[in-house]
Amino acid sequence: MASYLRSWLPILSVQQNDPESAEEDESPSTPTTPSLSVQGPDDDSPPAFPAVESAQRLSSAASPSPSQKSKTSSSALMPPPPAPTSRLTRPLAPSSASSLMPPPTTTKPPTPLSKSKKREKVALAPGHSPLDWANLKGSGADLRVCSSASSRQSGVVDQVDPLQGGTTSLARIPPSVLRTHHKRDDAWAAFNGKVYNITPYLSFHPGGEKELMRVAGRDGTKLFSLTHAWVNVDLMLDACLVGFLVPEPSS
Ligand code: HEM
Repeated sequence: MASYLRSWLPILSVQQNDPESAEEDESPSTPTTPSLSVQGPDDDSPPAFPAVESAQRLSSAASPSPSQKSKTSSSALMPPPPAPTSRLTRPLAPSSASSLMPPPTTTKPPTPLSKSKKREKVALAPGHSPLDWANLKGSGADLRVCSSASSRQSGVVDQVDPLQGGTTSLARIPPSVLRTHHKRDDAWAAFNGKVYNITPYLSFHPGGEKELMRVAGRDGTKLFSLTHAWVNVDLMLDACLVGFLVPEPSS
């Protein structure tokens, strides 16, 4: 057994002591010891980066000038990702900064109103603001100025006046009677079946006296709702209520 081992010893010792002969057994292209590190184990300097035989070093060595070095290496290593296959055939926005652009619906200038539909701003006289009108209504002044002649002609209805606490006579007013109240100092108009004396409100109307006088002596419900259906005429003119619009009495 000992002689057998001794017969193998020279071979083993040669393989251990002679690295060149050992290398002969390995392929030359694949060294057993990786040669990535250039410094010794006792060296405190950081490892070479990129690694000595890395692809970065190879590509940068092939680049023609140092200024183009980083460009070439980065493009070689990191090719741009493939273009995403979007379902959109047309880009939503024309440029990269277009996320800050207003939507196309708001880029068009507003179409100007036609001359006939354009509303003129009406300057109310001092002391004729909506608040002044509210104060006048609450002052207890008689804003009905009910014509006694008209009341006698029509049937008269008694109603409890919420402002005065007493009763007020409300007339039954046919269109023929309404028509007679069409002048600026005696103007009535019907809205939603109720007839109001609009004379005291004329100078307070935000749309102007002229507009309001268009309905003097007639039923203005349609024109009113076409102009400003959101305005509460019952609340604004409650102190001016004269009576109710009734059909023409048959003779
Ligand atoms: C007696 C019943 C009426 C009352 C209580 C009344 C009340 C008002 C009120 C409160 C406004 C301001 C609305 C707002 O700014 O939103 C207004 C505006 C206006 N009203 Fe009347 N209105 C009456 C009848 C009418 C009638 C019959 C017309 C037209 C024929 C008319 C034409 C206008 C117009 C054109 C404006 C716009 C003014 C502006 O934009 O500056 N109003 N009205």
